[in-house]
Amino acid sequence: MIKIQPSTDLDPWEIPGALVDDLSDPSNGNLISTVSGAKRVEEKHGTGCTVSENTETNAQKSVKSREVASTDEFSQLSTASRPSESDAEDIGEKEDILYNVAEVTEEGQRIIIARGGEGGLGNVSTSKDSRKTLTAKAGLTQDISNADDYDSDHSSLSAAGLPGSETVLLLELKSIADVSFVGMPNAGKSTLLGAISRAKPSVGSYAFTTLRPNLGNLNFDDLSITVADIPGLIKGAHQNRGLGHAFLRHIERTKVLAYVLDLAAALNGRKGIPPWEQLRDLILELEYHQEGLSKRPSLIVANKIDEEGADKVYDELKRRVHDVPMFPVCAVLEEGIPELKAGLKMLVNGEVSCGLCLDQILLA
Ligand SMILES: Nc1nc2c(ncn2[C@@H]2O[C@H](COP(=O)(O)OP(=O)(O)OP(=O)(O)O)[C@@H](O)[C@H]2O)c(=O)[nH]1
Ligand SMILES: [Mg+2]
Repeated sequence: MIKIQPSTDLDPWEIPGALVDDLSDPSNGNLISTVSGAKRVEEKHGTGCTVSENTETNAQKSVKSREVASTDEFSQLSTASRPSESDAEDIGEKEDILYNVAEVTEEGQRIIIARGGEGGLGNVSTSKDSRKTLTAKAGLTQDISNADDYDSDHSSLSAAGLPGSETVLLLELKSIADVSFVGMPNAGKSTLLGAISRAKPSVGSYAFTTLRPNLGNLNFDDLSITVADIPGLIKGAHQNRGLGHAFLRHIERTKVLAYVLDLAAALNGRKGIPPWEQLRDLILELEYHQEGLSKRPSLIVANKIDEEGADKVYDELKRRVHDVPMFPVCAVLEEGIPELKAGLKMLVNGEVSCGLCLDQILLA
């Protein structure tokens, strides 16, 4: 059974490509142990690339972890991915280990994840003459009539070479953007992306219109910002409800979070949830997925301000949520967009920095 856990210790803004520094701490999110009898080597390779490793004892795990974290990627990885037969036999209870190998984020970036085998010399290297010479050098007094038996043994040693290491990689694609629109389904994220950029994402009056992130560019005279419209998140997304894992991982690489809240979700008899509760649920999902994720510079987009009664909801939202920039917009009519763009630019530039936490929300 392969368990996939997103990387928690790789800072998405650090230069990628290096191996995870310390995998030996069992509390590290990159090491997951699951009981399994099967002997296998598996790798999960995201842009955080995770290797889910072979079956081992805890002691072996820590040894291997140190090995993988060492500077010799090439040899250590292949060592790690091919434990000896005797080791494997010694193991009573076997465990799978999963960890990230590397992040691949630059064009042309190369990493070695499995070593090729030692090339064999081939049959040519074991011609009869050379075999006789070798036999003589070895001081063997073997009768020439028995030479063929010896030859076959000898050639199998020198001609076959050694097998390479084997790995199974799981590749995980994570979008890279300066800003992510995070919101419940139907909040208007795609509409908003279309309003602030030239992107033309699909919009629909039903949940999960967007299933893959849409990217758009926000161009200023001196700056270009990439914005990702992330598919809608629902409560329980961190447990993969509504394909939550696939969507949440795209947020890991984002510098700035823009929470898109639907002011009209619970208006006029609709059964949606009020925007402050949407915000709480979104923050919780991000934190469950990866601790600290919601601490990134954030702002709130209060969308659908055009709807009847939405202005009152907006006032209530301002009363309940503190110390974070808030922008009332109507994405369909492109109202409030210039102010929002300026706010995003300030956050991306680092001119202001305000993360969000549950303490800033008054829920009662
Ligand atoms: N009244 C009003 N409706 C809006 C506004 N923005 C978006 N909508 C409508 O809300 C619905 C959902 O819009 P989308 O942009 O597809 O929402 P989404 O957040 O991308 O939804 P998912 O892709 O399912 O996550 C559509 O019917 C939009 O026309 C707005 O500012 N005002
Ligand atoms: Mg959408």
